[in-house]
Amino acid sequence: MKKKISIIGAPMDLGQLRRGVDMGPSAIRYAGIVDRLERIGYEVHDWGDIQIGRPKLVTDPKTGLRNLEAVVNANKRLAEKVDEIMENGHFPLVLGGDHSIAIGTLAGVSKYYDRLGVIWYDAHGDLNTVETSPSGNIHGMPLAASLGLGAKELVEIGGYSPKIKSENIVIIGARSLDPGEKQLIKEKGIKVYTMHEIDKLGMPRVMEETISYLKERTDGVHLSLDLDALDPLFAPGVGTPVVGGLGYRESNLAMEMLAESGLITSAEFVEVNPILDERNKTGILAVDLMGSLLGEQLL
Ligand SMILES: NC(=[NH2+])NCCC[C@H](N)C(=O)O
Ligand SMILES: [Mn+2]
Ligand SMILES: [Mn+2]
Repeated sequence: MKKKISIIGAPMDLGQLRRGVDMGPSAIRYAGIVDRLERIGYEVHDWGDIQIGRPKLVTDPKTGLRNLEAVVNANKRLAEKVDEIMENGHFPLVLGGDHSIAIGTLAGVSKYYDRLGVIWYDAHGDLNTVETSPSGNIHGMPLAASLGLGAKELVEIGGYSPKIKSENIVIIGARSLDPGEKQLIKEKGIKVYTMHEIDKLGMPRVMEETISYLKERTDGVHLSLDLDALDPLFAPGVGTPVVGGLGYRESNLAMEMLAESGLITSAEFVEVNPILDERNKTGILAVDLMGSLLGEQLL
C-alpha cells in the first residue's frame, strides 16, 4: 500500500504585521509540491485551504495582542482538519501561513500521541507570552502556547493543554531570542541548538544528537519549520528575516537525516511570504526541503 500524505493550507497572515504570508500555501503549491511528492511514490491528497475570510485588523488595547479572535478561529479550524487527517491515518503536511498556525496543527496532532516530540527549526524561539512579547504578534507565541503558557484562548485551542512537554522539544537555528524567551528556556531546560552551537558542532552532529534525544523519549515527532531559520540569502521571502542563518545544503541535509531516521510523523512549513520574495525562491526552497524530508533520493 502506498503511503499517504494529506496537504492542508492555512493561508493566514494575522499573527504578525507583514501582509502576504496568506499567499504562502499558493506559492508552495505553484512550486510543485504535489508532483514532487507523487514522484517520490506517495499518494497525495490536497485538502485545499482552511477558510480565513478577511477579518478586520485589531489590537487589544489592554494586552497589545493582535487579531486574537481571528487567529484563534483559524487555528480551531486547522486543528479540526488536521485531526481529520490523523483520523484517516495520513501524514499531515501543513502549509502556512504565519507561525501562529502551529498552535492549531499541534492541537490536531498531539492527542494521537502520549509523548509528542517537536523539532522547532527557526531563527526564533516563538516562546513569548502576552507578558514577554515585544510585539503583540501571535506568531512569536505558538511554542509557548503549546506548552500551556500565555493567553487562555490560545492555550485552550483543541480543548486540551498542554500539547507538548518542554523536555520533548528541540529548537534548531535560534539566533534571535527575546529576554523572556531566554529565561523560559533556562527555567524549563529546553534543548536549543543556537547558530553558535550549529557552527561549532556541524549540522550532522546536531541532527544525530537531536534524533537520538527524541527517539528515546517520544512516540511521534512533529517538524515545525519556519523558513526564516535559513539565511535570508536563501529565504528572502519571510517577514522577520535574521542574518547569519542556516544554509541551503545544511538544511537539506538536516531534512535528509530526518528522512533516514523515520522519526517525523507530521510537518508544517511556515512564514513563506511571496510579496517579500524573489521569484518564489522561498516557496521553491520550501518544496526542496519537503522533498528531502519525505525521502527524495538523488540516485
Ligand atoms: N514565527 C516568527 N517568525 N516569529 C518571530 C517572532 C519575533 C519576536 N520574537 C516576537 O515575538 O515578535
Ligand atoms: Mn522565525
Ligand atoms: Mn517561527
